[in-house]
Amino acid sequence: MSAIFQVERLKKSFGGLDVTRDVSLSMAKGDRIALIGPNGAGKTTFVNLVTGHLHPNSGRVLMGDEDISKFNPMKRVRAGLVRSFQVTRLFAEMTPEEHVALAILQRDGKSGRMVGSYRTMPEVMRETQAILETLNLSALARMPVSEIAYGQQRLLEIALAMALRPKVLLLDEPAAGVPHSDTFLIENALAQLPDDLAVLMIEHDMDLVFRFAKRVIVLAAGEIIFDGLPRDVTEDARVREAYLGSYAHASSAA
Ligand SMILES: Nc1ncnc2c1ncn2[C@@H]1O[C@H](COP(=O)(O)OP(=O)(O)OP(=O)(O)O)[C@@H](O)[C@H]1O
Repeated sequence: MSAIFQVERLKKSFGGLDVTRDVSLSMAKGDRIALIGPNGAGKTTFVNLVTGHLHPNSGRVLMGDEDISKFNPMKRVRAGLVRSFQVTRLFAEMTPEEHVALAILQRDGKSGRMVGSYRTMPEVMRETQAILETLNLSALARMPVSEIAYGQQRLLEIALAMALRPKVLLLDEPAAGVPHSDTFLIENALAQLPDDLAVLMIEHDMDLVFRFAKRVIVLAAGEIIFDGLPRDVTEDARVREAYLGSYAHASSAA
């Protein structure tokens, strides 16, 4: 299948530290990829580079055939490359329904002031309800965010990303901070995302990684050291060494 998203030879250094070393990858429609790697491997930097929040020293980012390397973050979102929001950007007094409706209105270039009257807009309401349903949030649609569980707030982040109509969705640790007993909420919601959406998820919870991903990419010290099937990753010698190395380092530093 042809690539919907491509990263070519991306490089980034901070001072003398090479944090992204010649990273290339491509994604097709419907991909479910987990990007994993030890702490400090460069995963978040990679997401910041491709979304335009950081500038690489060299390399290109493409959506389909279009080179988006020079686009600002907002223009990349309009091209279909969307990362999930962070819980810290949610408004405690607003409901999930209001959040999603506002995101839809903003996407369509309509004023935030219209958020008060979105319920009179059938199309906005229909789309809002469909997105909340995909993320299993319908029952909480009209509760203030401050009253819903943290795991569900994290689902709302994904709902807001979906309101921007992504072709490629980047999720930065969607289960971080969620009690282990609630990670099934995240997992169930991810399973309901549209089949043709390409999803790349950074995640440390390996249970979630193995249930979600059809392909795993391992980043270590800024370099891709594995790109293949989940069932092969734990047996890979370089992957084992990278993780053991970081654990050894962590324990010696402790
Ligand atoms: N603005 C910056 N200036 C200097 N160094 C940075 C900067 N941002 C990140 N780094 C360094 O780049 C390396 C990669 O960091 P990054 O946060 O991308 O890793 P990560 O794989 O996301 O880690 P974690 O899993 O712990 O979140 C780290 O050594 C970090 O200290």
